[in-house]
Formats: sequence, structure tokens, C-alpha cells
Amino acid sequence: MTRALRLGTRRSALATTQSSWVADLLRRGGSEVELVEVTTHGDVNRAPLAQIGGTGVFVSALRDALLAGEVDLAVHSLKDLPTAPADGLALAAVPEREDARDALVAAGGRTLAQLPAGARVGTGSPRRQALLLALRPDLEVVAIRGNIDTRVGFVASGELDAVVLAAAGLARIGRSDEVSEFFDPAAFVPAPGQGALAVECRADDEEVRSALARLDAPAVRRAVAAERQVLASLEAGCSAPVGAHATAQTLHVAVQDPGGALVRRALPFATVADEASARTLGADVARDLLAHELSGASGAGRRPESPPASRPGASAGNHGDGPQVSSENHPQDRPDDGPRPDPESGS
Ligand SMILES: NCc1[nH]cc(CCC(=O)O)c1CC(=O)O
Repeated sequence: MTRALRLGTRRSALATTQSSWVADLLRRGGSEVELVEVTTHGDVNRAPLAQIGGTGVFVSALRDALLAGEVDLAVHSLKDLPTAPADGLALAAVPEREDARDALVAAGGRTLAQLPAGARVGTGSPRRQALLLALRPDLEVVAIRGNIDTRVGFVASGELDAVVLAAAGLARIGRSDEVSEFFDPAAFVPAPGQGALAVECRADDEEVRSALARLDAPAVRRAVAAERQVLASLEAGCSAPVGAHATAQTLHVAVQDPGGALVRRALPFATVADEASARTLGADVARDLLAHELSGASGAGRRPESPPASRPGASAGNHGDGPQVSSENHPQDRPDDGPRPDPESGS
């Protein structure tokens, strides 16, 4: 190795921890690495997020810095990465995954079952809203945004009874001890790619590609390939919240159908040996789910878990008396889940 690798990172606590973790792994493999701060449009612009292009602004500023040759690699939360491949860039490593589960942080350490009737639970993610209401239709789901500290702060301040966040984000910033319940990923199905990282570099940079290849965890790559393919294939035909999570044994999928019911699938995953068959499986599940949706079969023996009256659209959102959903843009001010809505992710 003749050059120090420049790792471009955003300044947020989560971004710098993730970047430092990857930098350390590379250093252990003998590479010299320096962190270079990339100020993203989303970090400096005070306009509402929708006007500056949604969650993709954070990813695309790092990608622009890569393509411009200002940095040599960048670390993203995989679930924030648009499913479409980026021209000129390679997804050179998917390292070992953090905890993929969603987690509840509740006042008094309560579990979901222990929350009082009508408790106010914060999440900006349509997927989490749907899963929460399927388990507890009585809850008042409150749409919140902001970085992890901001969201946990709503519980500490008493404005909310609980919030749901990714266990991985809490683990990375050292706040796992505040979790009152880790949800079973077979039931409360995580977002595609949740807990995993994506390390990108220029596609023609062989030196960085070979350094990053040592960080790649093939089993994680297979899992996230299946999960993201479910999302990509569904995006063509529906805009429902999507949970997709592959364990060593099973690919779990949960999608909210137009009637508001959660539709679930569980497919064997142990025999999926490579990325291509993982994608095929993901596409097959998506096709099956779209057929279900088109046939309007949600009431026909599929165990709808949530009556139409508890659709998040009807009960979630800011009721005006809760935590302020600030129109001021905040670093990480974005839906607390997944890459959509993302006007930049294209098709
Ligand atoms: N979209 C927000 C986001 N993107 C990545 C994480 C951290 C967890 C992860 O790496 O999946 C979070 C926070 C959250 O969902 O609570």
C-alpha cells in the first residue's frame, strides 16, 4: 500500500462511529486510513427535507465526493442506500452486521405489552407504525423525526411514553442499555438492510476494492441482497411500508396491504448459497405479494392483523399537542427508517 485511504464521513455521531469502525478494520488489515469530513447539503441546508431531495441527500453528497476523487471510500447505513446501483461506484464491502432488530425505549423500562392503553409511541417510519398498531391497535402513534438523541429525548422529557428505533443505531452510539424491549425480527420485521453497513468506492479503484474485499461478510451480503430485492421489486408496484429480514434460516417479509392489514411471508433461506439466488428469492416473494395485493385477498384467510380503522394514516401523525415536528431541517432529520420516500433514488 502506498497511499493513505481517505474515508469520507458525515459529522453526526452515528456516521463518525460507523466510519471509525470501518477505518479500524482496514487498519488492522494493514491499510493507512484517514477520515475526511464531508459536509452534506442536508447537514447545512435549512430548507424542509422534501425540498432538497429527501433522505438521499446524505448518501449522494458522499457519492459525489467519491466520484470527484475527494475521498476514496464511504460508509453508509445500508438501509438508507437507494436500491438502484450507482454509476461508477462499487458496493465493495458489506461487513458483519450489527443487531438488525427494532427496539423499544420506554419510560420506566416498560415493554410494549406493559404500556398503558392509549400510550403515545413515537416513530416516523410507516413500517414501524404499521407493526406497532398490528400488535397494539390502542396506541397513539406519533410521527417524530430527528437523530437518535432527539428521538430518545422525547421519552426522557415525558412528551412520549416510548419510541421505536433501530437497535443498531443505539448500539453504535453506546445507548443500548436504554432499550426496554428488543422486538423479535420474525414478528416485528426490520427494514431491508437494517443494522448493516455498505462501504462504497470507485468501481475502477482496484487498490481500495481489494482492501475492502477483506471486510466483506458473504452471509450478510446474501441476506441484504434478498431483503433489498424484496423492496426493489415491490417499489415498481406498490408504495406500502416494507419489512424484510433474512436470518440464516428464514427470509421474513411483512408488507401493509391497501386495506391496512399486514401481510406476512416466511421463506426458507438456509439453502440460499449466493447473491443471485438471494435476489431471485426476494423477487419471487415480491411478485407473490403483488399478486396478493392485486387480487385484494387481504381478507380471505390471510389473517389480517390490523383492522382498517387502525391504519397508520388514520391514527398516526402529529396531533398538534405532541413533540414538535420541526420544519427546520436537522442533521439526520429524515424518516427513521429506510430509503423511502426518496425522490433522488429514481425509478
Ligand atoms: N434512517 C435512519 C437510520 N439509518 C440507520 C440507522 C441506524 C440503524 C441501522 O444502521 O440500520 C437509523 C436510525 C433508526 O432507524 O433508528
